[in-house]
Amino acid sequence: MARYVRIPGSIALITLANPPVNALSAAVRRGITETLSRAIADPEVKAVVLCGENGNFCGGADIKEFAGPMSGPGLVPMIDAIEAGEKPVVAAIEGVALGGGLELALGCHYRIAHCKARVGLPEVTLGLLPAAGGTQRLPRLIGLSAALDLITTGRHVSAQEALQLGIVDRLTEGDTLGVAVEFAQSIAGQPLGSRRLSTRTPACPADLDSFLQGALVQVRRRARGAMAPEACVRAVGAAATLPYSQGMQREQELMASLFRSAQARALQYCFFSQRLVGRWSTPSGARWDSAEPRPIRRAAVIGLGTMGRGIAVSLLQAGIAVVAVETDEQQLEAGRRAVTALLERRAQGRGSEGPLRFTTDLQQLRQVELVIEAVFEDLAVKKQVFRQLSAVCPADTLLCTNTSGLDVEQLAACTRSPELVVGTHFFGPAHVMKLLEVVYGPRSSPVAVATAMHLGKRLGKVSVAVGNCPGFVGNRMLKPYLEQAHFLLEEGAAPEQVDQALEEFGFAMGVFRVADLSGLDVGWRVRKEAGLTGPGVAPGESPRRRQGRRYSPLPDLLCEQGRLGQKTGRGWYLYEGPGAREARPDPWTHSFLQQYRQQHGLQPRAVPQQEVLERCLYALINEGFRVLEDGIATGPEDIDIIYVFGYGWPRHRGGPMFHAGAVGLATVLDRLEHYHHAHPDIPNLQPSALLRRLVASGNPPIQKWREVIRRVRSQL
Ligand SMILES: CCCCCCC[C@H](O)CC(=O)SCCNC(=O)CCNC(=O)[C@H](O)C(C)(C)COP(=O)([O-])OP(=O)([O-])OC[C@H]1O[C@@H](n2cnc3c(N)ncnc32)[C@H](O)[C@@H]1OP(=O)([O-])[O-]
Repeated sequence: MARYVRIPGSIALITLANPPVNALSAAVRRGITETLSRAIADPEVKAVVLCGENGNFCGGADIKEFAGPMSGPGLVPMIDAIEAGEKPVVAAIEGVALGGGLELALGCHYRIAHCKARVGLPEVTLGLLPAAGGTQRLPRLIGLSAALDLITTGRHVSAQEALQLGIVDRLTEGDTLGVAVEFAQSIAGQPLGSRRLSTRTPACPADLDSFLQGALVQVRRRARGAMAPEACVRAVGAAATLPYSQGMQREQELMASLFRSAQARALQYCFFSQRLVGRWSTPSGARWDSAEPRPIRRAAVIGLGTMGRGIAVSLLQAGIAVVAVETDEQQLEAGRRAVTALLERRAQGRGSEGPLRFTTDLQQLRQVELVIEAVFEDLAVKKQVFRQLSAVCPADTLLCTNTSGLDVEQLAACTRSPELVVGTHFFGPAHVMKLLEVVYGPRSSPVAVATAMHLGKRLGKVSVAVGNCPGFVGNRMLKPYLEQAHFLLEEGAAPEQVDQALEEFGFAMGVFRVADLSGLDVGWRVRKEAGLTGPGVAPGESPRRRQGRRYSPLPDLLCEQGRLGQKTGRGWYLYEGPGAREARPDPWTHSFLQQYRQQHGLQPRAVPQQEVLERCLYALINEGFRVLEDGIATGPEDIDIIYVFGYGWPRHRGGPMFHAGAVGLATVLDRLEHYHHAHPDIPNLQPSALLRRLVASGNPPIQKWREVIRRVRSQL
């Protein structure tokens, strides 16, 4: 709804009232339409101020309405009426003006913003475009090039940048509403003319055609198959080439092509899932709304390898004081240089960081409230560190381990206060990647989980609470995916063919390019420790079988050849030299695979692209269902957010579990049964009980899976 007040000095004040972000629901649109008519009809009113309740102007159209039939007054005619009116309307922007919220402000004749406000047109991130005139008015206000940047990236801009770009007319540091009212009084009665943005001509680059063509090429490259960015370019292009009314028509047509698309559904699911994972709970009954996080002002990072450095930077940038510990003087020095360089590189335009101290002395940890251990990924080494930490730190210090899959409970068992131990699985580079898996063990207390989850949020990350099992959620599901990729090579595929299929699906990088980038030795070490390769393997065991199931030694063989990926200049691909990034298909790999197949009597076949996708993705998804059965993830949304934010899963496909629902669970089940039948020695292809149960329950929408999961869990 919208509230209407007449204030002295002939000003009508319309306040959007739909907390928390004043989304433009049907009721709000009706409220604005009615109150505006009232203001226009009232001869005493000379100008109107439009603002939002609760410190927020408006977060845009109500995304929840998009799933059902739309009703109520349309946004476009409502905004057109504001612009066309004879009385000046001033938008008083506090908090955010995003999407339809900014479009509403662009329909107003003036915009005054608080200096902490943010504005933007993020519709592209929801698989849409700004379809309430945003693609037509913004270019007319700030020029085609700047508008295109904002609309195709969806980025939020600060009030200062908005002023520079010309989106807002004036900034205030204090009472935004008071300034807007005073301003409205000062301009009452003045002609509105070119304040109506639809009447303006947009400033365009000299060579418009090649500019738009270049923009299309650029967004296609970045979008990895997402449709909305391209539609945004076309709509903004229409602002440059067509009169306003025809441009608006084009905007509507393009929006219609996106509005009910599978991609828009997937992206909007991601939006709500990202918020849902913040409302975490654990099987022991700990919950986001009952567990109180502890305030963290001082933290320590143990180990200044690549991960430790990134974690330290991340903490510092959140204003947390950091003690960075390395036991070896030389490594401490290298860590100091690296952290300082990272901070310098990221310093521009940022706020002040917390104080930083480097030391080799664990005794310096007496004052910190939280420790993040980030030493070498080796259980014995980490156990030793936890014993030391437990001895040195006060008993109420929260101890976190940055591990990608080791048993958190075993580390907790080395301490005096196992309830204060949790896993914090950062993703590298830790100061850049948005995901944090917070791993609770059977003894982790609600306050420990709440503090780690809250810390993640403070660091600007998306935190997901997960249970403790080898690989947690993300890496556990990755294992069958990688395994399938290796089996496909044995059966006749080439690394570049597998990668191409995955990249065309939308992954930023295929599985083999990722392996080369992160280093093949990482997995090699894990497999050696698990006794799958190296001296731990029983003599006489077939190279292609381990523990009664099919095994591919291909990545081990590459490592034995010293082909560790980019760092050695060769891995699955060939590189210009060690450290070079551009992957080229390598004839050596092809002949190596050929010899391998011959040696093992494998008849190569042409592997269809569809099979590459189905085997890699459905094996991963199948493990996702097992993760749900085991209670390691609370719901499918947790898995999807982990994959979208940590593993490069294309967001416009919603995450692996959403994708399974979109493909159809019956289809996924059918294909898994087919492949399991063809490869009975690959247990990961055997469909999970939960998948079967969901199909038997009639393929319910993903929002209803939790009910079925609860029943399956109780029976297992
Ligand atoms: C043919 C039809 C034509 C239609 C034309 C439409 C044209 C238009 O261009 C389309 C749009 O505007 S598209 C829209 C473009 N706008 C955007 O993309 C902006 C999306 N919003 C955001 O980016 C962030 O929420 C803010 C930065 C606004 C606040 O961040 P923060 O302070 O961290 O808070 P938080 O935790 O994030 O949210 C708090 C609660 O509010 C909820 N909610 C929020 N926005 C909502 C919305 N628009 N709606 C509904 N709900 C919305 C959110 O779910 C959460 O609910 P919960 O039940 O408590 O979980």
